[in-house]
Amino acid sequence: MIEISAPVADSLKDRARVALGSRNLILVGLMGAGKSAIGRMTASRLGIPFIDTDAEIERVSRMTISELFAAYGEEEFRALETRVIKRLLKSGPRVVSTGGGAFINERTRRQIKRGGLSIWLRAELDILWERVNKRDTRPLLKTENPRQTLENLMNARYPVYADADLTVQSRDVRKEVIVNEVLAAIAGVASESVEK
Ligand SMILES: Nc1ncnc2c1ncn2[C@@H]1O[C@H](COP(=O)(O)OP(=O)(O)O)[C@@H](O)[C@H]1O
Ligand SMILES: O=C(O)C1=C[C@@H](OP(=O)(O)O)[C@@H](O)[C@H](O)C1
Ligand SMILES: [Mg+2]
Repeated sequence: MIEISAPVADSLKDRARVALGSRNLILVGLMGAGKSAIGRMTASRLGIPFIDTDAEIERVSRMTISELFAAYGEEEFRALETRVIKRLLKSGPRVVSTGGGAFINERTRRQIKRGGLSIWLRAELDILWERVNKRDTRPLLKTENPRQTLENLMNARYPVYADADLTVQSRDVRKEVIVNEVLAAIAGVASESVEK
């Protein structure tokens, strides 16, 4: 019988899984970068649990992110976010997708740096804007000029996101391509060698 070698994509997943070990993979980056969507798909490829910190915050508070901001303000939301992330990072391996402001908060950033491998999904403004303007679930963008607000956040936050362990460029390609690049970054292989 002829033995067929494992597909390239599978071996990439295996290499990434071995490289991650028992660490958590934590996705950071601006709203619309794809942290929630790409995180979920990456976890499924790796065969490990996925948690989105915003979804977890909504579950424990029984409120939506918008309701939390409206009722208690951003400061309280950040305090809750810090607590939830601290708890989620206690054991691994998991893929943890954070909200865009989590890594900007100094305490939360320290927890993330300690709690696993951080990866910045970086994207250009036009891409982010195209994605986020379709929904009104992001309280920070309820301003007179939300595109400008997003640009301001980008300018303020990009130097901080750059402190993540790894960076992958999120762009206008199929999500599977980005997931492969995330796996390649974890495995420490050049993305050019990744099957698209
Ligand atoms: N590579 C991609 N191509 C097309 N759409 C994407 C891609 N990555 C994410 N999206 C979409 O963009 C929107 C925002 O993604 P989401 O995962 O919620 O971002 P974040 O959690 O970083 O704010 C979602 O509708 C998601 O399906
Ligand atoms: O950038 C931010 O400060 C926020 C990003 C949101 O998550 P996403 O980045 O998943 O949209 C959510 O946590 C909240 O609206 C605040
Ligand atoms: Mg999200």
